[in-house]
Amino acid sequence: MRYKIEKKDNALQGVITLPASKSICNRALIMNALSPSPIQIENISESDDSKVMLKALSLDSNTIDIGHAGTAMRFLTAFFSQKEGEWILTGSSRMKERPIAVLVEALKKMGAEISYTEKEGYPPLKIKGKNLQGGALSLDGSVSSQYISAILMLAPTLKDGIELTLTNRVISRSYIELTLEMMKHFGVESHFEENKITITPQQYKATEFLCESDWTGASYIYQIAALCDNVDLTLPYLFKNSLQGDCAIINWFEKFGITTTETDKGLQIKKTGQFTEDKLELDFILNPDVAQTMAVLCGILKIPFHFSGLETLKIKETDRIHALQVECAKMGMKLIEPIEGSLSWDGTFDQSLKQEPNIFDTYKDHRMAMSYCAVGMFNHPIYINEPMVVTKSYPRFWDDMKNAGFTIEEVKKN
Ligand SMILES: O=C(O)C1=C[C@@H](OP(=O)(O)O)[C@@H](O)[C@H](O)C1
Ligand SMILES: C=C(OP(=O)(O)O)C(=O)O
Repeated sequence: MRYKIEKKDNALQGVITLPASKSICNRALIMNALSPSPIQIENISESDDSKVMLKALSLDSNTIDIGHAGTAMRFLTAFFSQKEGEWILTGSSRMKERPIAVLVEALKKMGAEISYTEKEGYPPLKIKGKNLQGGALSLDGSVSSQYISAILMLAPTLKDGIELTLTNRVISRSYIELTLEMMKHFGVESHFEENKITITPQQYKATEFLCESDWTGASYIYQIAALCDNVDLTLPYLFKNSLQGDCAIINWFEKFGITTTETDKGLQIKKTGQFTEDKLELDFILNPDVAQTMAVLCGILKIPFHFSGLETLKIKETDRIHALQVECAKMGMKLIEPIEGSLSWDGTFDQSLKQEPNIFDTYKDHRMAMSYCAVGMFNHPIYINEPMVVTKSYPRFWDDMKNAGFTIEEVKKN
């Protein structure tokens, strides 16, 4: 499938209701399933990743295919390690390439029975659920914070609780903090100091919970706002003081002239200026999911950049460093990776690399499709292949883009 995309005006007005955050929903669903009496969760995300989590937790089958959902794969590995029965956790072909050994080995040290059914260190997993002991454990914090969140959410139900020491450089720490904050909301206290997290045995307590809108999804709206002149948009259920680390983009986009104000209808964004600096330097160590949004924005606005903290991008839905390099080259941009975990662009365009018209591939990665949509405001029209990958986190993305003034039409691939 291919979409032809263009936007010829430079206005962004009205209301866009973003989906609920899949990170928040999938945590709430796990905590709900671990609590003695279920909680009231409102505004569950309609994303594929939350749908697979809901289905898995309905326990209607012992073989669970979580598709592309990293959070579901990691959180459920810990969850089923303690759930009586035999379980097979599998996923998409990409999921079978995303490492899980750090989590599996840690759970095994706590007494879990888990084996790899295909490739050592990767899903699918065969899990025999049983009561786990917990206790002192150390874990590499440099690969994925989802392993840590998975263990933390299980921790209060373990016989000895957990005393977890994180080794190496801890990435995506904002997501660990999100986990602990949500656990607190559900009645579980924890102690996080330097690289040590302690959680004693406790019970989750049922309490109402509203899943906030998704700040990562909001990055695509802010990106378009930064490219428009006439902006007055309301984003309901999104909060400045959010549990989600990606609310950091409020400050990032101030440099692009976007102001964010809290109103009783949601956040209101307006455009009051332009980017005036020579270069954009950003560290994505807490916010890896918004790297694509910012790289494409800089390309459109011809802003040279140096991005760091991208160490984990190669093991996400696709190798996002490679995907960005290939797709930005179609706009004439040569992105270089000066050292592992960083990406730079000098602000020049190489005509020999340029592809006209721009036909962007999406690599089964929702964030590739959503990040490149905005290019349709300048080199219009552009084309995006396999656009429905967006359902992983933002199923109504294309409808919202139509409301944002984009013309979107399905066309034949020739
Ligand atoms: O815990 C979470 O909800 C997430 C953690 C991050 O992954 P890593 O910890 O693997 O960077 C992030 O990229 C992902 O989209 C969601
Ligand atoms: C990396 C992502 O998701 P996950 O790791 O949960 O599949 C993402 O949504 O950008």
